[in-house]
Amino acid sequence: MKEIPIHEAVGMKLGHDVTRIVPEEVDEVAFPRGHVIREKDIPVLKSIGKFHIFVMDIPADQIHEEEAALKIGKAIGGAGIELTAPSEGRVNLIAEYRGLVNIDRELLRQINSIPDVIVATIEDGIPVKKGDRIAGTRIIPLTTAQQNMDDVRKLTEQKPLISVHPFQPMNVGMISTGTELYEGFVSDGFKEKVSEKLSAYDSQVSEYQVVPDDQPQIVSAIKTMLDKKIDLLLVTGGMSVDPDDRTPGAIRAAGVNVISYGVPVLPGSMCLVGYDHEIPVLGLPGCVIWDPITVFDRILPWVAARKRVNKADLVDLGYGGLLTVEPVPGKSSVNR
Ligand SMILES: Nc1nc2c(c(=O)[nH]1)N[C@H]1C(S)=C(S)[C@@H](COP(=O)(O)OP(=O)(O)OC[C@H]3O[C@@H](n4cnc5c(N)ncnc54)[C@H](O)[C@@H]3O)O[C@H]1N2
Ligand code: MOO
Repeated sequence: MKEIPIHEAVGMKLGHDVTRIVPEEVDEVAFPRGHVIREKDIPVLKSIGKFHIFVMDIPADQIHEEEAALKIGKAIGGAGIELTAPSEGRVNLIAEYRGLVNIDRELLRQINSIPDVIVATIEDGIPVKKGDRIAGTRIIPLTTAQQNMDDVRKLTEQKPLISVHPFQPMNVGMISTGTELYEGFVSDGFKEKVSEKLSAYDSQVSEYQVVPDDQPQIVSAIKTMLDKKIDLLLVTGGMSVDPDDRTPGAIRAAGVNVISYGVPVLPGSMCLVGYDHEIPVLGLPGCVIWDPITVFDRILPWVAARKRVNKADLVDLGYGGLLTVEPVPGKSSVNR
């Protein structure tokens, strides 16, 4: 890039977008890259503080900010990601369809350690809608070494940094435990709450049973349910410390492989996560009925995206795991 005083620049091509900002009024590209400077542009450029411009003159071992951002975007974006055209040197990564965003945090660290390169993302493991912005990328100077682009590509050759795993509809088996329900003292508040949350993932309760707080009966209901055609089993209530709370023991006794009883998310810490072969099994504590956002809202999108959950995934939920009612875009508490 060659720096030219503005009064000598007539007839030359701008090497980058020039931005005009008027606080709270305008933030726009006033002159795009490639614009041929005219006499009448000079006072306008001066009024936005441009007394010199860069004209295009890039050495072979360097790359311009717009091509660089596109290259990085292509290298880091996997399934379900589209790129926007560069603007002011920045390319955005957008969700092509609804699903669970998957970001390799260690890879992100490595990419952001490459000179001049920045990639900023939303949080890993949250649901996104079609069209949601998942990441933005650019280089910091106007040009950077081609070598830096090669380094980004090498890091992402084996696996992309960011992808979206589509949600797949689920047939859900549900067992509500509680002698007070079984005997008809209270009606089941879980069914409606759970059905409402499932419908956001085009899924429904297809098998349903109410059982008393009696371990053999819960075990038998779990075994019967797991033989049906279901994609997820939910066992609700009886997850806490009262003598009548039989659910975790019954889930174990039914032969489910328990990944964790207890998840560092509040509300909902007394949740159990396990698997019967491929079928996820969740034990949901009572708070899922009455708290608007709970551990269920964090784990349900994973299950809907067919993510196989391990202990480390659950342990990591503690950071950001104190859930707030107000949805914050890009934050863990969102139930979209
Ligand atoms: N001493 C302690 N008390 C509590 C603890 C604890 O660790 N120590 N944990 C608290 C947490 S956290 C939760 S969450 C709740 C609920 O846990 P449970 O899953 O055991 O819930 P239950 O005891 O079965 O029921 C509590 C309450 O909710 C009603 N309920 C349950 N299921 C249904 C249903 N399907 N429909 C309508 N209502 C339902 C039940 O009748 C009880 O009134 O425990 C805290 N306490
Ligand atoms: O499981 Mo309790 O659910 O921490 O509110």
